[in-house]
Amino acid sequence: MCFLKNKKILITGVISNRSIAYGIAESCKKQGADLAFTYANERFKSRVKDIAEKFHSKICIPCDVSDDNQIKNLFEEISSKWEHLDGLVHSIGFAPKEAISGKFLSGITRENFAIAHDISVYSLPAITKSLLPLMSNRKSSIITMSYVGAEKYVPNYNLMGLAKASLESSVRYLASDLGDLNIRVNGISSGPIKTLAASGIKDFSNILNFVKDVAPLKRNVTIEEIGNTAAFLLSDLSSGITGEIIHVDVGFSSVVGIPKNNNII
Ligand SMILES: NC(=O)c1ccc[n+]([C@@H]2O[C@H](COP(=O)([O-])OP(=O)(O)OC[C@H]3O[C@@H](n4cnc5c(N)ncnc54)[C@H](O)[C@@H]3O)[C@@H](O)[C@H]2O)c1
Ligand SMILES: Cc1c(CN(C)C(=O)CCc2cnc3c(c2)CCC(=O)N3)oc2ccccc12
Repeated sequence: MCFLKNKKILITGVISNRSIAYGIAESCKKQGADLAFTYANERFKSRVKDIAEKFHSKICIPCDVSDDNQIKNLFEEISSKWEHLDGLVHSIGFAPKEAISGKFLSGITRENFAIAHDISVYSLPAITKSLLPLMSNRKSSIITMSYVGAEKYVPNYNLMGLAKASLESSVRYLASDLGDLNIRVNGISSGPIKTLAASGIKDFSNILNFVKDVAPLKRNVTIEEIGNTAAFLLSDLSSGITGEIIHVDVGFSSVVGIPKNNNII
């Protein structure tokens, strides 16, 4: 079966073959989609172009989401190649380093707060607004990436937790705004995965091991598993789902933290 046959999907956030967006591209390709990619700046152009070619895509568009002109230009670029857009994958998150380690209060500054929310949250409605004419009344689907740190305290996640909480709320507000244009908007709350964005995080391996100890499936989630859920949310199989955040985290967020040996007392 090809659940995304002939669907045209724009994928942001691919920077390596370990990116969550890379796993999403793989699943969407397997389900028959045509793909287009964005890259954050010239430094990444050649590597994203190489990845795009792997997915038989010739559409690679610069889009640093801190630049309104580049977000606006997305519409020009996409509409010059495709008449419409069936899917949008938002897989972008960033906060200044000092805001995602140590004490929450020590990393909070007005500037850090603005940067984290600008890049990790505002970018979703901004890109949606730019591409809306291409997505309206086509049963299009938009997905974004979140993390359990939006809902509960996760040591060091700090300012990104606030940003993800705002991002998850934007999913619900976008879903209501766009329902009458037959556009669905959902989020995937992924378990921790060793990607480039994760590589700079202190003791990331402790986080991965903690999930392995307490999550029901006693392992970590993979970008392939995130990709499969993304393909489902981008396809008509999920036609009744919008404004939803689906946890794809091997059950981690469903437990209070039961140790491996199950000897609770
Ligand atoms: N890795 C995890 O453990 C994990 C878990 C849950 C959610 N997430 C979220 O998944 C998404 C993808 O992250 P990832 O883990 O695949 O890491 P990644 O480093 O592979 O991807 C992050 C992407 O964000 C892009 N980006 C950063 N600043 C940008 C800007 N100004 N303009 C445009 N793009 C910009 C980078 O270019 C990169 O492609 C992020 O939203 C992240 O918060 C990650
Ligand atoms: C999990 C987990 C992640 C992965 N994840 C869910 C993320 O959302 C990563 C987001 C992220 C945002 N901004 C930056 C970085 C990563 C590293 C490089 C940088 O300078 N800024 O990040 C954490 C940070 C602290 C604690 C846990 C985690």
